[in-house]
Amino acid sequence: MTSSVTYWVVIPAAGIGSRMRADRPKQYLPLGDRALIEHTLDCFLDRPGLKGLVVCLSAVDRWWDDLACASDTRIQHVVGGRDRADSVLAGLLALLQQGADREDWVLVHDAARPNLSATDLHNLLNTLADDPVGGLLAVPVRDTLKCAGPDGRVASTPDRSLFWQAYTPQMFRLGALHDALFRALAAGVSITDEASAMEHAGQAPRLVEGRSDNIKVTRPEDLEWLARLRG
Ligand SMILES: Nc1ccn([C@@H]2O[C@H](COP(=O)(O)OP(=O)(O)OP(=O)(O)O)[C@@H](O)[C@H]2O)c(=O)n1
Ligand SMILES: C[C@](O)(CO)[C@H](O)COP(=O)(O)O
Repeated sequence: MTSSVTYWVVIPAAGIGSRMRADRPKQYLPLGDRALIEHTLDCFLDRPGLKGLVVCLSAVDRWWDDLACASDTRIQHVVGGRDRADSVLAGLLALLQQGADREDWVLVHDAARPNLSATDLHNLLNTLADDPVGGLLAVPVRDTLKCAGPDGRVASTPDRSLFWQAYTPQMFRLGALHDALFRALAAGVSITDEASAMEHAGQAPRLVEGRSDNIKVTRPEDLEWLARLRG
């Protein structure tokens, strides 16, 4: 399984993981015998086409330097920002300032998603290699959805066939994503993923169906489930 596409990877890892209620940021919690973020980085480090990785860290991060991968020359780190979008923007800007081409592909992938499969990465790269916009891994919603009213009761049940859950990696051209994200944040738009910045710029990212076990570790039960899944 090979792909001729070359790409940069930006890993937002500057969060505090407040919903995990743990003693450290969730990206540094153990999964098996290594930190969660090390599993995430492994999803890219030995794959063909990688130009380099940028990890976006908190200004007060005190765990990164203790990881073996911190000395990997393919990985650089930058200081992230207040929100995830700010951290991603810092990573994109670092690549541009180092001379990366605006037309290079960049994949943005949450540090909190350590279970990305090689097949999903391959499918994303190959599906979008010639796409005029880019896109994202996503999973069609399988449960019935409810819109909640202010009273905490069901207000409506939307047609779930129209809904997908956005995952990562999300894959766009470096210059276009930087500009779209910069402009959206400057306009005060709430941006929770890269695709929404591109949408704000008038683009329609492509949905690439992926595995639902490429989960984002957000709450304690997510890590418990992953630990059982991976043995
Ligand atoms: N200012 C921030 C906030 C989040 N992230 C990263 O974005 C990813 C997805 O964000 P989320 O799951 O919300 O992580 P946290 O913000 O750490 O979690 P919480 O909202 O529970 O605090 C994570 O890898 C997180 O480290 C980041 O780089 N910079
Ligand atoms: C980018 C993302 O993982 C796509 O689902 C999600 O938007 C991140 O949200 P978070 O609240 O920053 O975890």
